[in-house]
Amino acid sequence: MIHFDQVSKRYEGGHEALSSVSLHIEKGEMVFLTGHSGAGKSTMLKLITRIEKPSSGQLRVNGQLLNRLRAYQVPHFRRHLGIVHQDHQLLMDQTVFDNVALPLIIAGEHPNDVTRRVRAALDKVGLLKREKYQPIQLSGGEQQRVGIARAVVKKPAILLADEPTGNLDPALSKDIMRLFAEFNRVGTTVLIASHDLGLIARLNYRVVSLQEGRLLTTPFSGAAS
Ligand SMILES: Nc1ncnc2c1ncn2[C@@H]1O[C@H](COP(=O)(O)OP(=O)(O)OP(=O)(O)O)[C@@H](O)[C@H]1O
Repeated sequence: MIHFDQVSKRYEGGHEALSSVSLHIEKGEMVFLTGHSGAGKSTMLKLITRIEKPSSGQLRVNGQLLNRLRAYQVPHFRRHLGIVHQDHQLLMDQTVFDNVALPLIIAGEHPNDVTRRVRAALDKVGLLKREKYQPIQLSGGEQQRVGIARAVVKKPAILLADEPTGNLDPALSKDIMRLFAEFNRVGTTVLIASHDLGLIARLNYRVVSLQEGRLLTTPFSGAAS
């Protein structure tokens, strides 16, 4: 599903953020990506979402070779990705419903489908009763769950999260990870960048670690430490 083959990334004017990274994540896997600040976690996610391009190596995501993807193909490619940010990036002057509906409206979905799918997504994250609220009226954990509902509303094949529990206390972090596990259980491939090693250690998923742009663990599933 996500295949990095000897991928390197050098930012303009910067040093090499990723050095010859090979990582294979199969369909239906849930994987944690760890590493110190600056190790290259966000860079890997930015390459997968095609915000950045590899400097060298091959990257294939959801069957698409990203090296060859043209700018006009990027929006279509991204339809299969759901992205959760640390700071959730919700529109604070819009309701919960409207925030979650946004990806469907951008995709030109019929209003009846929008309502049905937004409610289904809010139900999954336990916020159906909050659809008319504005994000400011919600707790940090609830705001993050709205961000997750928005990420999954289009039923993406791949769910990506960059430090999704960075601003949450341990109990709420556990709840959020449980939610990701539920989406994984129904077939979504999940990749979560996190430096919350204590939390990750208690969950039984594959962990891959980056150190100064290099992958420390095996590129394939099944044999990870
Ligand atoms: N747009 C950019 N231009 C230049 N250098 C960058 C850019 N983005 C990231 N870097 C550099 O690339 C390296 C990897 O950064 P990256 O954000 O991927 O790390 P990270 O592991 O996600 O860190 P954090 O946990 O702090 O978010 C760092 O040295 C960073 O300074």
